[in-house]
Amino acid sequence: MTVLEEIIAGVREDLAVREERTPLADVKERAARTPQAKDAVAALRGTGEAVTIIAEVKRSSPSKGALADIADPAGLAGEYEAGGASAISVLTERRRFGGSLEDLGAVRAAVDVPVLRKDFIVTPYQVWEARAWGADLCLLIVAALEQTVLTSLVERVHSLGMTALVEAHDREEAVRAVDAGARVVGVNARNLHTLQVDRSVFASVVDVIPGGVLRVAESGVRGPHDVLDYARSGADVVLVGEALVTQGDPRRSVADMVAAGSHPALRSARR
Ligand SMILES: O=C(O)c1ccccc1NCC(=O)[C@H](O)[C@H](O)COP(=O)(O)O
Repeated sequence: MTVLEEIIAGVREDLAVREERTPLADVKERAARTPQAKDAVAALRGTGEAVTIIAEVKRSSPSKGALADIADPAGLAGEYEAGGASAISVLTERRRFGGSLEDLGAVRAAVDVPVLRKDFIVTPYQVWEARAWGADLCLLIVAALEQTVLTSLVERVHSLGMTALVEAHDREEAVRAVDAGARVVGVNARNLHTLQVDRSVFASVVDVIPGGVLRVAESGVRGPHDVLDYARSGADVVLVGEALVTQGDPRRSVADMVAAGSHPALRSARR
């Protein structure tokens, strides 16, 4: 079994318990009472001149184990927002990342910027859950989904007013993401087989993502210099997790990355 298959097996077990406890009709009823999703594409595009930042609430990971004891995910998200993050990513997977839908709901209630449900979504039930807990964006991982399922999940996400962030790990997957109707495509530098991070993957994939589709560079950012490198390679958005939860001052860390993404040298290149 690959790491991804192992994670998804656990996700499916937890999902079966939730589906038993809360029928889809109840989740839909909660979703109907949830305020409309925010326009994540507009938020992530920003002025179009600067690279924007998605800051992630990440307690632990398969590659590193425990990262940070995050007792107050809403407070952390507030710090990210104050630092200038354009969206907040909340890992909701429980077994390997220590997250939950409660974290998602708490973050949604605490910030004004769009919120991403970052999980291993394989069924429409999870998309409805995301909406019911206030998500504006949903992550869909190409490697986890057959093309017909991916396309129907993208449609479901969009039909509920949310935005799909469709994640690829190579050129072929990026083409599949675009074919599935993604308006936002992420390229994740973390290899799902080895868990090694190779930031150069983004540059080798980005040209297959057409203009008009937002390009998100995910994983491996250690500081502002990596944001600048991703920006120079063509990223519109950079998603950062570990570096923000392990450094002492999350607001300052985000602000430094936002400043790097707004570097004057990038501005003319992005016009
Ligand atoms: O982070 C992991 O170890 C991981 C392992 C297997 C699947 C997904 C994984 N991470 C999810 C993410 O995509 C990252 O949390 C996100 O891109 C931020 O990455 P980083 O800034 O390197 O923490």
